[in-house]
Amino acid sequence: MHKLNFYYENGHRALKDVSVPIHEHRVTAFIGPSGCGKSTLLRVLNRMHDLHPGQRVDGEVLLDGEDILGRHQNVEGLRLRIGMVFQKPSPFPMSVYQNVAFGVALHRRLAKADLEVAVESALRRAALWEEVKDRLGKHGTELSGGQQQRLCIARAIALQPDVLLLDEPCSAIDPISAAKIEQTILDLGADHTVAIVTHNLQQAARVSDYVAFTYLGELVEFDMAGQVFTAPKDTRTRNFVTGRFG
Ligand SMILES: Nc1ncnc2c1ncn2[C@@H]1O[C@H](COP(=O)(O)OP(=O)(O)OP(=O)(O)O)[C@@H](O)[C@H]1O
Repeated sequence: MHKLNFYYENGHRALKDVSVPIHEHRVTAFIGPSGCGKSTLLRVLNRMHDLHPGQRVDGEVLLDGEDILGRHQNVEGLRLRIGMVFQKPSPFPMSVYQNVAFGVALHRRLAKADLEVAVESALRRAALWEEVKDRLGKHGTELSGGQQQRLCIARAIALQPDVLLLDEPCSAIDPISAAKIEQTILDLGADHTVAIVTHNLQQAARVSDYVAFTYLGELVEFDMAGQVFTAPKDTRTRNFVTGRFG
C-alpha cells in the first residue's frame, strides 16, 4: 500500500501517508498502541469503509498490480480474494457445516460430495475438524469462543482467498485455542498472504515473517519480525517492544 490516508466521518485522520509492503505468502503483523490505526488499516484492505459513506480514503493499495481502492473495483469479488476474520467471533446463525458451506455454495458450483470435501478441508486447515466432525449439524453459535473463531477462519479460507486479514483473532480466546489458531496462521502463511493485527507481541513474534509498527496513524517501522523485536531502528519501536509504552 502506498501513501494511504484515512479519515473518519468526524474528520479524524486515522491513517497518515502509510506505505507498507505486504509480501505474498508471508505473514505480516501490525502492532502498535491502542488507537494507532491498526484495525482501520485492515478494514480499508477489505473496503469496509464502503459501508460508511462519510468515511474517506486516499492512496493506493495494489493487489497483483491493480488498485483495490479504485472506483470501478468489484467490491464483492474483491472480498472473495481478500477474506477477513474479525476480533469478535461472528458465526452465522446456522449449523457448523452450513457456516462453511454457505459461501462456497454461493460462489462455486459444486456437487454435494465436492462441497463436503471443501468443508472438511477448510475445517481441517482451521484445526477444528477433529472437534466438530461428529456434530456438523450443531449450531455454530453453540461452539466455544475459540471454536467459533476457528469456524470463522474456516469460513474465510473455504472461499480460497489470496489474502487473509485477521483482526486480533485470539483476543477473546483461551490459551489452548489461541495456540491452535497460531498454528493455523503459521500453516496458512505457507500459501496465503496473511495480515494480522495483534496486541500480543509474543504472538506477533511467533507467527509473523514481517512486522509493521504503527503509532498515531503513521507507519514508524517495517522490517523482518526478528529485526523489529531484537534490533528496532526507531526509538519508539524499541520503547514499544520492550514494554515501555503502549
Ligand atoms: N468510527 C470512528 N469515528 C471516529 N474515529 C474513530 C472511529 N473508529 C476509530 N476511530 C479512531 O481512529 C483511530 C484508530 O482506531 P483503530 O480502531 O484503527 O485503532 P487500533 O490501533 O486498531 O486500536 P486498538 O488496538 O485499540 O484496537 C483512533 O484514534 C480511534 O479513536
